[in-house]
Amino acid sequence: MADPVTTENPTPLARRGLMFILSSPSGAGKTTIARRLLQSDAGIALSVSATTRPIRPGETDGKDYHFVERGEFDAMVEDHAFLEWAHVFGNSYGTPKAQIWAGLKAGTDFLFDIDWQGTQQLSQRAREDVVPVFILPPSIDELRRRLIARGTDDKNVIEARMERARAEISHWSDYDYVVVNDDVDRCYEQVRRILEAERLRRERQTGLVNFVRKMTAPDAV
Ligand SMILES: Nc1nc2c(ncn2[C@@H]2O[C@H](COP(=O)(O)OP(=O)(O)O)[C@@H](O)[C@H]2O)c(=O)[nH]1
Ligand SMILES: Nc1ncnc2c1ncn2[C@@H]1O[C@H](COP(=O)(O)OP(=O)(O)O)[C@@H](O)[C@H]1O
Repeated sequence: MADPVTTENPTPLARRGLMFILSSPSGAGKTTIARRLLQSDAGIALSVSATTRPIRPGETDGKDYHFVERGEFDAMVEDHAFLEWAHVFGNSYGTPKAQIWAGLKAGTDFLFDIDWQGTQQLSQRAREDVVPVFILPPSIDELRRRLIARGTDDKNVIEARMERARAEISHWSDYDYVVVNDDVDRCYEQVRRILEAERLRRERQTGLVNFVRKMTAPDAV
């Protein structure tokens, strides 16, 4: 698939990658938006988390998550193999370090589907690389409807997720961008534009110094 940045910009400049974080209360639609971004933009790769939660129908090990046993997860924590990790809904989730730093340096953007705890940890470690985006549902009632319609959780789990949703939403103001997912096409378009604009931030375009130097060199005119 063509890289949209190179398609739109015939003079691609060297650029440091960014960490594009999507957080939301469970059911607000971040997985839906994330999948669309990954399908349509070859310049961004998913940061695949490790988790102890059981695999859901439709998920693929190694693609959606690395599904690991508790012992393996704890050993990764011991080995400092995670950039960040947290307990969510009685399970553990963590971002493996491997490849992220090298990828960023090489200009790969990474998409993170992580909660507010992970966002805080990544922001503390690498604020300038992080682009935190929070997705809100249009209402609490609609959030419940989506969780039921998704059909992946039983009634008790849905109630636990609803309980936790209020706590997750309370962190909305830690995020640089907040998007309401009422209409999924509009929400996706807004998220895509945030990514596009953030890629153009001066400090990420590491090739600019040489580009401008060459353009303005006395013998270039
Ligand atoms: N801190 C942190 N949170 C994660 C990570 N991976 C997933 N999460 C969060 O864990 C929560 C539960 O994820 P999941 O079990 O896939 O259910 P979902 O809420 O339906 O997306 C979501 O808020 C995710 O954003 C991770 O590596 N680190
Ligand atoms: N704007 C929307 N309108 C209606 N349903 C939506 C919308 N966005 C997502 N959904 C549906 O809501 C459910 C939860 O979305 P999902 O992406 O799994 O949320 P999350 O990853 O935040 O838990 C899914 O069944 C999804 O198809």
